[in-house]
Amino acid sequence: MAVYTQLNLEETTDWFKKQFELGELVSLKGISSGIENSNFFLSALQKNLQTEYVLTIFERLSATELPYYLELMQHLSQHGIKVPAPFLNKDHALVLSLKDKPAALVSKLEGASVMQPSPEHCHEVGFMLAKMHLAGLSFDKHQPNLRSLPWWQVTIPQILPFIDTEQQNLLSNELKVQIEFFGSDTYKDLPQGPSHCDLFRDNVLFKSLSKDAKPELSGFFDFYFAGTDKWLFDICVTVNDWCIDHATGMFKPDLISAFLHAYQEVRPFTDEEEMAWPFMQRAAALRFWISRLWDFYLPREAALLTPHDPKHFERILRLRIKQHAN
Ligand SMILES: Nc1ncnc2c1ncn2[C@@H]1O[C@H](COP(=O)(O)OP(=O)(O)OP(=O)(O)O)[C@@H](O)[C@H]1O
Ligand SMILES: N[C@@H](CCO)C(=O)O
Repeated sequence: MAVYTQLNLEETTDWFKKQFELGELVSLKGISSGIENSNFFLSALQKNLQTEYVLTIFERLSATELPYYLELMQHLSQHGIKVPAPFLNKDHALVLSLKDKPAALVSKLEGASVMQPSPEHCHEVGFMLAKMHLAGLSFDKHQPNLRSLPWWQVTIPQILPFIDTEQQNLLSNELKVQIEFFGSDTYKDLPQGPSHCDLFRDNVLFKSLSKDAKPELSGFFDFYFAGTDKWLFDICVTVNDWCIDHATGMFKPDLISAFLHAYQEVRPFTDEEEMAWPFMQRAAALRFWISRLWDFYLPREAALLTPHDPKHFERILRLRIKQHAN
């Protein structure tokens, strides 16, 4: 369950009518998946046409933090990228207020997440990610990835007391490697721009078509870890979830090759990106090992009902280090 703030149809109908000229609300349904926010599917009838929306009530992000994410989604959707489009209210605001909490209304994407992707799925994701990176170049707001090196540096000391000596050494040594990598000329010359930074399989929807049909991507969502970062970091985060055998953490050759081929059809890698690839693989694994350890040992109030398994990214990090050494 993840509906922390309860809504009923009557109060939401009143609120919807005051905020938008999108017709009459006819249904409201809480969404049980997700752990950060309260999400609802809404359906409204306007001139005999029924349209569906997603209403999010933000439980942790404040109203001042939201414009970057919502304006980025607005920008991307206006530039042909498949992401939920946020709606402006009658006062031209994207950040709304409901039950004294910040809220947003966005378009509903069709379909479902694909948890066992084929090369065709990885192709679609790689292609859209490259298009998203290029479309983000004209977005004029800037916010760093708030889960990058400075966050690792403050978070690692909080985690160290909970893990064993071997894990402590791994974490501390990898942090040193990454500090050096982030300080290198190669790193500084990597192309960058707005990045999703959390494009796991559960943050992408595909249209539910017949089994034999070519998969059709419906969109990327959950941009609330987005920020300006090196595009290669975004790519590494994405392939570390989409293109691996989840039991071993090894890349599946057909999946990674489909992803990278599609990405580079749109935007070929620079020489610096080729050079930085093994270091960035490690950085992407480290990022999620740290956040999962943090969520596991230091859970915050009203968050993370079932923390993700930190071991998974420890395994991936060890593997990427080993592959780099070979
Ligand atoms: N724009 C959208 N279109 C269709 N479905 C959506 C959309 N946004 C969210 N959903 C659905 O709502 C569910 C919960 O959303 P989400 O994963 O963003 O939850 P959250 O609590 O906001 O964030 P987190 O994933 O970090 O827990 C998703 O799994 C998806 O099924
Ligand atoms: N994708 C993250 C969860 C935060 O959205 C993880 O799997 O650790």
